[in-house]
Amino acid sequence: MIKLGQGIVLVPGMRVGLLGGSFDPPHEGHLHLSKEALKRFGLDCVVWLVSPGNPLKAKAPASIGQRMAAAQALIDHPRIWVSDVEARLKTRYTAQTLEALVRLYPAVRFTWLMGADNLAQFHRWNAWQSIMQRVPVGILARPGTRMSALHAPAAKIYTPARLPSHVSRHLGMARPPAWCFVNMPMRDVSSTELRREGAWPS
Ligand SMILES: Nc1ncnc2c1ncn2[C@@H]1O[C@H](COP(=O)(O)OP(=O)(O)OP(=O)(O)O)[C@@H](O)[C@H]1O
Ligand SMILES: O=C(O)c1ccc[n+]([C@@H]2O[C@H](COP(=O)([O-])O)[C@@H](O)[C@H]2O)c1
Repeated sequence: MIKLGQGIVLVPGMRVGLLGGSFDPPHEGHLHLSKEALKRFGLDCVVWLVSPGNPLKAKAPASIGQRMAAAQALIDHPRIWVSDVEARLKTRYTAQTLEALVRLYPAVRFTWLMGADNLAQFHRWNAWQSIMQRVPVGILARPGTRMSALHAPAAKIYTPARLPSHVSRHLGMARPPAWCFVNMPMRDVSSTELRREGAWPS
């Protein structure tokens, strides 16, 4: 059985948020999103899926070992964990990763998490509709991207599946397709900015 990651124990019925990302480097925005997601979407834990490399990004990130170590060092919450399972499954596309994880853990309730910038371009992801059909999707505000996200093709096509934010706590148990956008106090931080400042050696 493929384990999600070191020290990660998943039990039947558990509501697990998956935050896929390049984490190149991980930062306060990831942590803040994860803590808000735990509260707002009624999740038991959040797992950071450190990607081998975003298929839509031309430049390769720093090594997975470097990004995993930085993520572990940053996390200060007992229910936020880090996983390199995509590297081990050899899946780069989220649709494939979710298909594999749902097969491996049929009794676990996964929710895909992302910042609003990713909803804006979600319709460009490989087999994106299969993601919507497979798991609930929780979206959290990100500075400057609220409007482009809510007017994006994916948001429009799946309008009937949108859960109002006042019932966001039900998302982790919702039957897909279901998605929910929640506002949160924003953190204007990005990996791009940290790389530009030279705070990360990649
Ligand atoms: N400050 C933030 N507020 C809300 N969501 C965020 C924030 N930073 C990252 N995210 C979300 O976390 C996930 C992983 O993000 P990623 O690792 O690409 O960080 P990033 O800062 O967006 O990196 P880059 O600047 O290199 O694109 C994405 O879904 C992204 O939308
Ligand atoms: O599957 C796809 O086509 C796809 C396209 C773009 C991004 N993703 C995933 O989205 C997550 C966020 O990526 P990033 O680089 O914005 O942190 C990460 O898990 C990527 O693998 C996935």
